[in-house]
Amino acid sequence: MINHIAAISFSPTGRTETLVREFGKQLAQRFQEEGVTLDFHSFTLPKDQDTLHSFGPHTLVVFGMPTYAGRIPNKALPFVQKLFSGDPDRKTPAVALVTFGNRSYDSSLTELRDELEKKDFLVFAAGAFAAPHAFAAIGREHPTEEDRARFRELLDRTEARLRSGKPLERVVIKGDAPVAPYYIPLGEDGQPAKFLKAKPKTDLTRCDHCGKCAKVCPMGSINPDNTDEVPGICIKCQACIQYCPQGAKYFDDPRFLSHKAMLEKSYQRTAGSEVF
Ligand SMILES: Cc1cc2nc3c(=O)[nH]c(=O)nc-3n(C[C@H](O)[C@H](O)[C@H](O)COP(=O)(O)O)c2cc1C
Repeated sequence: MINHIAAISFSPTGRTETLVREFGKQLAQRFQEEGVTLDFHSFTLPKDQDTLHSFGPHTLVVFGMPTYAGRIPNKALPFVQKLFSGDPDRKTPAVALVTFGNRSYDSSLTELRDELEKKDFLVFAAGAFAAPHAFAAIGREHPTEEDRARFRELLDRTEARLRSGKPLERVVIKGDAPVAPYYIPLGEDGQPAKFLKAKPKTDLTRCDHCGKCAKVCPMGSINPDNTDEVPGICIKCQACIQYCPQGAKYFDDPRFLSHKAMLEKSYQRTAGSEVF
């Protein structure tokens, strides 16, 4: 039986963190009588990307990441591989969670489970939750009543599996297809939209140089002394755009905007969350 829950997330625009924290909190409440404790960890910001965490067999880890191009964000994958480890002999139980922006989570949940397994976690429950898209105006209706029902279902399953007294089993996700290649973003013309090098621009008539964008960049890529400069890599996470108090950050790369427009045209239907 567990005695502690560690809720961990990488979450540039906050949706995954909200999901993971809520899941951890509600699960801990269900084990309140057993005295199960709860804490939260984030590896979203550079300041938290050096701390190593290892967990024993009596901690339950709730681990959440967003979906980028149908996988877990490739620039954040090394953090999963380097920073976190479970118990090599008895394995540390884990619940894997991903969010996705109303298109599809494709292979992200399978990839997260597989990466956690390589670090001695036993992923026995998992869920993919639809969310508003970070850069396209789709999925704003999430979380829907259906999403909330899936969330409760996953809590029920997690609790039941932990209380069953039986050995935990590796969760099967969507019939267990192998992890697919990254989704290739398309433009409005249906052709691949290559915007890997796109970086945010700054409207200098609005920017008051508060430095918030540099503080929230998960890659530490924005020059804090001149926030108009982005010398590091940009993962297009939209944190600088979302958290700029002046609304001064924007993308004007035509291929990026074409992909955004394609998503807004093709993915207006409400995607469903799924739990395993
Ligand atoms: C670079 C990038 C790529 C994305 N790729 C996908 C995708 O392949 N499928 C999808 O449904 N949503 C995609 N999204 C949307 C995110 O998965 C969604 O907004 C997520 O909830 C963001 O998590 P966060 O708020 O924790 O940062 C993408 C978002 C970004 C920024």
